[in-house]
Amino acid sequence: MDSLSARTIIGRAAISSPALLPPQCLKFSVSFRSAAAPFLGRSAGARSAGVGRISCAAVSVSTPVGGTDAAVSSAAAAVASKPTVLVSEKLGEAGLEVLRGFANELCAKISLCDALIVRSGTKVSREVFEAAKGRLKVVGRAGVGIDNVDLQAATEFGCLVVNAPTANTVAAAEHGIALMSAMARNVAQADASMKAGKWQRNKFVGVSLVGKTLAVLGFGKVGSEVARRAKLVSFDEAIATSDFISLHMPLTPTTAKIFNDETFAKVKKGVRIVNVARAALDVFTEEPPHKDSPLVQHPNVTVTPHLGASTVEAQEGVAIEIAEAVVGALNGELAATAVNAPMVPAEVLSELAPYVVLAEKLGRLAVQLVAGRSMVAGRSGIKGVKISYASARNPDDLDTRILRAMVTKGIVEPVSSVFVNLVNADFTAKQRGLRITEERHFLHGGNPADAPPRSRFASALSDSGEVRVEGRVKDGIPHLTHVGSFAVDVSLEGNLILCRQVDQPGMIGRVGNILGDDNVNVNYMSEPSKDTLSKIGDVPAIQEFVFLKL
Ligand SMILES: NC(=O)c1ccc[n+]([C@@H]2O[C@H](COP(=O)([O-])OP(=O)(O)OC[C@H]3O[C@@H](n4cnc5c(N)ncnc54)[C@H](O)[C@@H]3O)[C@@H](O)[C@H]2O)c1
Ligand SMILES: O=C(O)[C@H](O)COP(=O)(O)O
Repeated sequence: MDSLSARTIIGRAAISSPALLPPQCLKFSVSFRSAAAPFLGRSAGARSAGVGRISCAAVSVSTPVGGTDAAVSSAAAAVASKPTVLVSEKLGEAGLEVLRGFANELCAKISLCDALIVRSGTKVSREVFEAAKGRLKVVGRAGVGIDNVDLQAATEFGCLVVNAPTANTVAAAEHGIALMSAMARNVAQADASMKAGKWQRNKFVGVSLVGKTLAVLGFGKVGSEVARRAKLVSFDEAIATSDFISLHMPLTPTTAKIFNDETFAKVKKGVRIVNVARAALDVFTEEPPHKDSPLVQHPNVTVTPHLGASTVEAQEGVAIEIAEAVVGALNGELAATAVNAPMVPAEVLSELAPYVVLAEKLGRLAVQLVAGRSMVAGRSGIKGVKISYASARNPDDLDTRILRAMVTKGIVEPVSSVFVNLVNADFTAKQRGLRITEERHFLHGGNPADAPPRSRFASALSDSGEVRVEGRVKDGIPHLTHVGSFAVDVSLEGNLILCRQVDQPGMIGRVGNILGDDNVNVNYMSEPSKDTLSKIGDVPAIQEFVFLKL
């Protein structure tokens, strides 16, 4: 009679000493379009019987466990041969020093560059990413605004974008205050008039700043620095009553053209507007603006050529900040100032490290279990992935973006030539029509390794077309713990043979002998030959089996 139990027939014994890491486990089910065979080998009849035994054979530790950081792993590999960093705009000397110690000579061609550092004057468009031919790993913006970088394209090409968001804050705030004072007292106009040989004291009578109302729109780093230098009233009151308005919002679809006819109709007559964010006065929609621009030429307008960040101190600051961020990214670290990838604190990252490996391996395992012939065609046929996270952490505190990215990587890479990383994982999943849903469960009662093993088999492959795999980390090593509802326990290292068989004695020996005849040592495993695999499939009691490359 068949048995419903499951056990490991070849492989390492499960070690379940108390885990150092907080208990967590990860399981997910994969639904796929066709009723493809869940395992290679003889399968269909046995599957529909719904009974039998799943056994796992873990073979070899031939490949080292992968790195913990998906985002820039290939960049890290490139470091060995010194990456090339293109600095396309004037950057402070201290930042260049950091880069010189790290990179080869600067290169004019983007396809030869691993990283690109820009200020606001370089448009890093989709064409730039296309021309990079996959080599460009990081774009560093030596400043705050990333409206000159096509973030969508960067993400699609798996290129990390980092900025230097703090070092020029004070410079911009000071420039805002400077413009406000200059505007109130007609400094620029009076200066131009004197240089033209005139002495027009009556023409340039200004207004005092004392007692005036200032509205700060965009209360972020720069805006709040400006506010510290002024006394404020509430926003609603300010917009209607302000004598000065200081803009510090980023350029986004909602802030673009925020000062339009309608807004101007609401402001106080004679209001003075300072803009050191994005739009006009220090910064312009088109830079440089046309020399005959009515705005630039208007006698009531004080203009500066995007000087907000241009102080010696600010430029040294952003240069160092961006150089360190780019070098860090090329070294495989997750940058704290990443714009298009999750920012994960170092301590969380090290805690997640084994789960990162587990997530990718479960993804690889699942896609090979469900893919069948469609893998040959380069697509998995998978349309839905449900990932369940069980953790002793509060589910609201569980940041799953890295693990989700690694599951996607595991599912997509074996069946395509797409390189998936933390930057492009969600985009890649969406583009390939992979619907990923996530569930977070609070794990009561501590270490899941101590929980009684579940071995009842509901269905390995349900009628709705789901294969379930589940894993845990034990002593820092990712383990496969369930396939369908079969409980198994095998470390996810090297490659794996899963067999389902009629429960009868001698099966371990038979499979082991077949592998041994092919010189396949279960600990130092090379890939079994097709012949060997077909011999395993020929053992009458084996109902189905699959060889999985992890
Ligand atoms: N002129 C320069 O040389 C110079 C120098 C530094 C920064 N900047 C620009 O100044 C701007 C602000 O920089 P920061 O470092 O303070 O950025 P920040 O992200 O710290 O602040 C932006 C603030 O704007 C707010 N905001 C966004 N959309 C809004 C909306 N629709 N309504 C109201 N508030 C909104 C955000 O909540 C945030 O508080 C950016 O555009 C940056 O590029 C210019
Ligand atoms: O967003 C910024 O940081 C400022 O606009 C500064 O731009 P810059 O680096 O080109 O001076």
